[in-house]
Amino acid sequence: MLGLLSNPMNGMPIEATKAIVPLGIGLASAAFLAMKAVATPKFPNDKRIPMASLRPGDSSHDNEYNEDPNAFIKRCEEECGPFFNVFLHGFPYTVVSNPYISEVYTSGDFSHLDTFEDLTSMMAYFNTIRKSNKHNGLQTPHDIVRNILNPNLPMFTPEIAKLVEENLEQELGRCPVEKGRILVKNPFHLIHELVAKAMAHVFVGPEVAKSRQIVETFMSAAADFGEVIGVHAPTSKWRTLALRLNYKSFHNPLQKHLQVLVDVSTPVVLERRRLEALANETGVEWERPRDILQQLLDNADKYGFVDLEDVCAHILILIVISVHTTADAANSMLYYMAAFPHSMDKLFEEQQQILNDIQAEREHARQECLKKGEPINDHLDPAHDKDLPVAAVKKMVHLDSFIRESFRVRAEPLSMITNRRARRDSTFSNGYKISKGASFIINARSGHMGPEAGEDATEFRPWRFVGKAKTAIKVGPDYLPFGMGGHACPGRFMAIMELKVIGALIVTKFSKVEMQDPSKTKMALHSRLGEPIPSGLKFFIRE
Ligand code: HEM
Repeated sequence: MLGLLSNPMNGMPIEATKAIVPLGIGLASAAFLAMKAVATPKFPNDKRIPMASLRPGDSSHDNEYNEDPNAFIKRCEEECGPFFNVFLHGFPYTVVSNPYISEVYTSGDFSHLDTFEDLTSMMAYFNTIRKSNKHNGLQTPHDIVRNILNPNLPMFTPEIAKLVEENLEQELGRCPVEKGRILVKNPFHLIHELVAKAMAHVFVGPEVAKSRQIVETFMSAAADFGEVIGVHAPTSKWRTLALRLNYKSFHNPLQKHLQVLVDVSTPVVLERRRLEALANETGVEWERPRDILQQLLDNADKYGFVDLEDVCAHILILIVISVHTTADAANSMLYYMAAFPHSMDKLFEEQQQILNDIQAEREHARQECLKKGEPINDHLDPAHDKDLPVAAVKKMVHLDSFIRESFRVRAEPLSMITNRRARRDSTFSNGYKISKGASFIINARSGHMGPEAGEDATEFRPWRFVGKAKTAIKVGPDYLPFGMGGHACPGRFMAIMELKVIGALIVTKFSKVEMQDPSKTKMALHSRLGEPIPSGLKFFIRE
């Protein structure tokens, strides 16, 4: 830890690292190495697993899937049952449906991220910036979120709520208003900005987060990443090779973002160190910042970080994973509010009830203080009676159900992130034999639309989960937006909290959200991660 702070730049400067990238290594040998690393997925040997039929004229299932994913899967399920082979995204996969989904997620026989890595080179790309923990995949980011971020969420929640509210007002203030309606032409951009600023505050602290360059890095790192690894484009082994060569030798936007993080945080870290030393000298307790940057520096030995640059690289990986996904989900929530406008009244009513109850409890506590002749603490200041404390966010069960239901309905039926590869020969509980190296993709539709969802599984029913032990963070085969099992997204607690804060603010300020172009409703409700929705939103100011 001391070593880290005494020389925060003791890693090689990034520009210098780039300069010595051995272009002379020769593209041929680089191509050879890269090709060795890219394995081709294959079907299991068990011939009982049927191949989904191809439409006349199609050579893969891509076109039919892309035209209507749910209709395609439904047809395959009816034709083949819960297991079937498909050619998708340029590769052969076995689709696994319920009731066998849990076996893939919880068995040690299926590797996490391997196939995804072959298609995208994501980890290899991350490893171009981090110096430690290169061989444990996403385990260190997972541990950071679980051990450092999640326990501090109750503390971050009111800060996030305040930031989101301030920025929402600021951003909406720039949009045209007509007859009590605010037109937001690009809602994703607005939400992205709010989420990026809130996440920056949590990850790197207010001093670093106030830099515009930092906010831009928080906003663009994931998009640059997606462009380089090409998550949505139809892929092939050769395309993956070309991508690897490109970012290893020529164009690596993560390096640029890392440089920004290091440049802006270095003086802040040095100043914190000075204040800490001063406090120690004078015997005063230093108020240790609680952001993730500080906590990672304090725990550098535990996580094996090499220097500040390495700490920033791990933060950058978290930024790539968390900001765009959360902003995308929050944006989608707004379109669901627009498509199901009657939900807004119920959400508002619930919120008012909760805030009134909290206000009454606080008033009671104030009266008790007065009776006992005790001073009223700052935290009971009536000015904060309608703040959004963690307790209020937790009580919003209708909002929680609304969010879970929108994730359930929107989920991409066969998402690339659900890929798993068999590490060894194994057998499913139905007796199907799986050969080592076979690749699987999860049929989320079969879980999300199965009997567990209850009646009208294909419909959006916003209060479906009210009164049930199925909150928006509770993963399972019937709810897979965050995966499940040991690698389920550890950031879902923060993501859902942010969605609730944003949803609650929207409901407080607006009585209705409307799509500028209602003909895009179906597309908006089923948009995939990062897919632009070609319609603005109109927000009706609550009177
Ligand atoms: C709505 C927003 C989000 C969605 C939809 C989402 C979704 C996912 C999914 C599907 C996975 C893969 C799970 C698997 O392979 O089984 C994942 C992994 C992960 N997510 Fe999230 N995520 C979101 C937000 C966040 C946030 C805010 C953070 C951090 C603050 C985060 C941190 C991570 C980490 C570290 C992993 C890797 C887990 C591992 O491999 O062990 N995510 N996320």
